[in-house]
Amino acid sequence: MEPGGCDAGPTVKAVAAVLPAGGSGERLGGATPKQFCTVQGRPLVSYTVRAVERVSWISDIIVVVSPENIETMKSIIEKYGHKRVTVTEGGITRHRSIFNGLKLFSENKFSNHLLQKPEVVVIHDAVRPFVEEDILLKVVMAAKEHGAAGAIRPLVSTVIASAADGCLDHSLERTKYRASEMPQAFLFDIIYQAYQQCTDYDLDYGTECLHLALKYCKTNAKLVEGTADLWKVTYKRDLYAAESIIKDSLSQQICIITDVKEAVVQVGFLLHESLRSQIKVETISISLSKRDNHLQNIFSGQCYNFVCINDKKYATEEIQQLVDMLEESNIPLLHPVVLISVHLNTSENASFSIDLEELTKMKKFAREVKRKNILVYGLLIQYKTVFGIQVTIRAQQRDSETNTIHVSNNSQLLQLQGKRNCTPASLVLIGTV
Ligand SMILES: Nc1ccn([C@@H]2O[C@H](COP(=O)(O)OP(=O)(O)OP(=O)(O)O)[C@@H](O)[C@H]2O)c(=O)n1
Ligand SMILES: O=P(O)(O)OC[C@@H](O)[C@@H](O)[C@@H](O)CO
Repeated sequence: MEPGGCDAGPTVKAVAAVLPAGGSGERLGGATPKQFCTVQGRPLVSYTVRAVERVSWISDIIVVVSPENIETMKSIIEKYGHKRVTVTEGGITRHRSIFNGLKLFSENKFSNHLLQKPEVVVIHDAVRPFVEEDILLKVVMAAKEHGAAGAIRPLVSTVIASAADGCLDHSLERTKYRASEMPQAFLFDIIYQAYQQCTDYDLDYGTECLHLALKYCKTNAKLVEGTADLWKVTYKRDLYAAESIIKDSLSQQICIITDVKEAVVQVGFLLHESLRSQIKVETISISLSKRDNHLQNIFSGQCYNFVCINDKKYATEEIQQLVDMLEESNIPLLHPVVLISVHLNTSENASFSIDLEELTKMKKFAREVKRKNILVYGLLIQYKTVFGIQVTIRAQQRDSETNTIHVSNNSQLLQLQGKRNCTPASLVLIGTV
């Protein structure tokens, strides 16, 4: 579908992205290039690829890596289920790597990787993992209008020039200057023609794609204010900062799994509403099937909190299936995974008819999986279809041994202790039924 139809995509024929990932990361130090350093068990480049592939209107993603890392990159794509990604060989400098990435789209009769030439191409460093759709859309729309566009940020330090003797020659008025960040976007023909005209000096010493568009295509890029999290991982401290940001985000998402359609609409909406300022809720209505790519992608996205909603009593089998799928997806379980099995009981009789045998089975199962760093909680929710009444659910007691929770309809926040070292995944089940 041409982007810009019903979704919020740009009114652009086709958009592609080139992610330069061919550097050696000298300033970070260490044997592993920084883009392949793992953060929470996952290579940094995979976070950037996932951020870009989440943008549905970006049709192709080219990751440019050094020759010796081609196979490593391909295995990362395979392991984390990345889609629409093509790997190509980088060059000895960043500009040469970017140029190689662009060549895959050119009408080059020798290239056997011809992909649809995009109208607009995004260029984004693979070591800038915190890129969001919003800024990508802004630079693409600006590039469509101006020919080129790039994200900028206020300078943190003042820029100075030193004289030959190593002393201060002059300083620049900081308010008049900005730091050039990524993503950047270009009409493909403009940036490709600019690269084709580059001198070796440009390719070997240049650091600014916007400059090439100006120098060779007389195109003044539109500058787009970016957010603070567009920074580039350059030094070791940047990797530590990226780790803490990623760690925090991992504890801030919940995946809701159910095949009870109306339930997911109700609970999914209500969870979004009640939690949206605190936690990212990914709601899917799904029957647990091993072949489901969506669920596999959520696993590989390292989601650690799952709410399984069913109207069957004690869906231990479903939870067992989810545990099996989690284990088979071999995502690094760096933190306890929280599985909450929610049983919606709409039977008329108000009392909880708890089947002790089933409950014992659930407790035994919870004890077993706890050894695998998976915490299973059970929620029994009795609700009547009374419209317009805000029904809030309360944790009445929690069996600390197996985290089984019985609830009744009073109001209290269900504070479920999530993963150690992370913000507790708090869960509020509020039902307007
Ligand atoms: N020959 C190169 C050099 C850099 N890059 C990529 O360009 C981005 C930004 O470059 P930079 O931060 O300078 O990365 P490195 O060159 O790896 O870092 P250093 O200068 O510290 O070695 C990174 O994603 C890097 O992998 C590239 O694709 N090809
Ligand atoms: O200069 P480095 O190779 O560290 O990184 C490239 C950066 O210069 C570049 O990403 C932005 O400044 C925008 O062009």
